[in-house]
Amino acid sequence: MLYQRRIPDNQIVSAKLELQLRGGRYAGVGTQLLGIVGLGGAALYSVETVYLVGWAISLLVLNLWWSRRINQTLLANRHFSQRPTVLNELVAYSLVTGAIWAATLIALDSYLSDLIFYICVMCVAIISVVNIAVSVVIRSAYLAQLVFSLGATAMWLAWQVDERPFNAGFSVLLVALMAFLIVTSEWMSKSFSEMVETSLERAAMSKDLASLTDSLKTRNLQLQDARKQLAQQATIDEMTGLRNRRGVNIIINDELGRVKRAQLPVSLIVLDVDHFKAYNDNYGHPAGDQVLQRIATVMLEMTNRSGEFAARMGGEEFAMFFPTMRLAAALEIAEKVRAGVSNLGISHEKSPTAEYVTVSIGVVSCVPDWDLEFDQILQAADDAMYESKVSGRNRVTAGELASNGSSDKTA
Ligand SMILES: Nc1nc2c(ncn2[C@@H]2O[C@H](COP(=O)(O)OP(=O)(O)OP(=O)(O)O)[C@@H](O)[C@H]2O)c(=O)[nH]1
Repeated sequence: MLYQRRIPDNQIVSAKLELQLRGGRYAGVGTQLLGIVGLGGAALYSVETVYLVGWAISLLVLNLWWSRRINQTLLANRHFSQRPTVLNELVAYSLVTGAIWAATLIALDSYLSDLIFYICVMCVAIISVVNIAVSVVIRSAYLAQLVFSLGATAMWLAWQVDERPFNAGFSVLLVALMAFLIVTSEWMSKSFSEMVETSLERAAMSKDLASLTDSLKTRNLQLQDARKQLAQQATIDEMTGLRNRRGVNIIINDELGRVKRAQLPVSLIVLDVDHFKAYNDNYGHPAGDQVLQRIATVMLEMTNRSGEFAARMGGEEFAMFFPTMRLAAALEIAEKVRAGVSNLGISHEKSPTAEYVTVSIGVVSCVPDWDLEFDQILQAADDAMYESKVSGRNRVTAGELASNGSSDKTA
């Protein structure tokens, strides 16, 4: 369905008023001036100049006052806030000016020759014709002027039908002209209304569209945020706050690539909780969860430089990755972690190897070849950790890579 915006009637009237006041302001005054010059010129030799000048000045002052008033209306936006009042003022002004033209003709009637009088009548008729272009936007104002100038003049001519030879003819002519202008003004006013309505509809639609675009942009940003959060959540182990295996996979190739390019060493520590099944069985799963969380805290304290990270690889197995670190430093850290966990002093009654919860650790350091995969380093560290297990647990063992990397044995 085609999107369409319905514009309220009062908004259309306000826009038409604005169009009329803004566009018709100077044109209206100009038309009146044209009439003053035309009619004044025609009557110049028949009427005393002082009256003529007085009339012209009065009409001019009225028009200038009115023009100033329109300006203030526009500046104060009264045509929006006090629409009916401004509309009434406009109609009243049109009515008064129309009546002034008819009154002028009637007043001049006895002073002018037939020819000059009819020229003056034509002048007033021409003002009405020109005015249709100037004031038809607000048709009621135009009709007020038309009826009070041409209508009144036609009636005067009909009433004075015997006074001049062509009064009857001019009266009929003016009525016919009025009828024509009424019909034409109806048609023109309708076209103007449609034009105003269409342009308001377009403005409202583009405003709607702009706010729709804005809300879409906001939605998009929210979606991007949510996606980022989801992606982050998918890479973090909820219980410990460490990276999970997926989180490791995402960054490990970049991290490894960096040290490979620079031909720097890299160290990996793998640790596993000793006799954790027995712990769970004895103290319960939630207590086991807390143990894993506390061990994670110890690991996090040791991985705070750029590129380093601690991860939960699954179950009760953890890993710590240290780019640019040699074996000696890695063993030192592994020992700190081992001692740190042991020093937490978490009782483990069912452990056959220690009084407290302990961890077995495997450490591997190497300067990786281009084709060395992370899984190979992990496997080597895992093997070293297994060695720690079989040789008594709660200890650190340095491992070696089977191939593809020069194991760092600098201790
Ligand atoms: N509480 C808790 N336990 C877990 C979690 N993930 C794995 N486990 C437990 O960790 C235990 C691992 O047991 P095993 O693989 O047999 O190893 P272990 O008992 O630690 O013995 P060693 O590794 O040989 O010292 C199992 O009982 C698992 O249920 C977890 O998220 N929370």
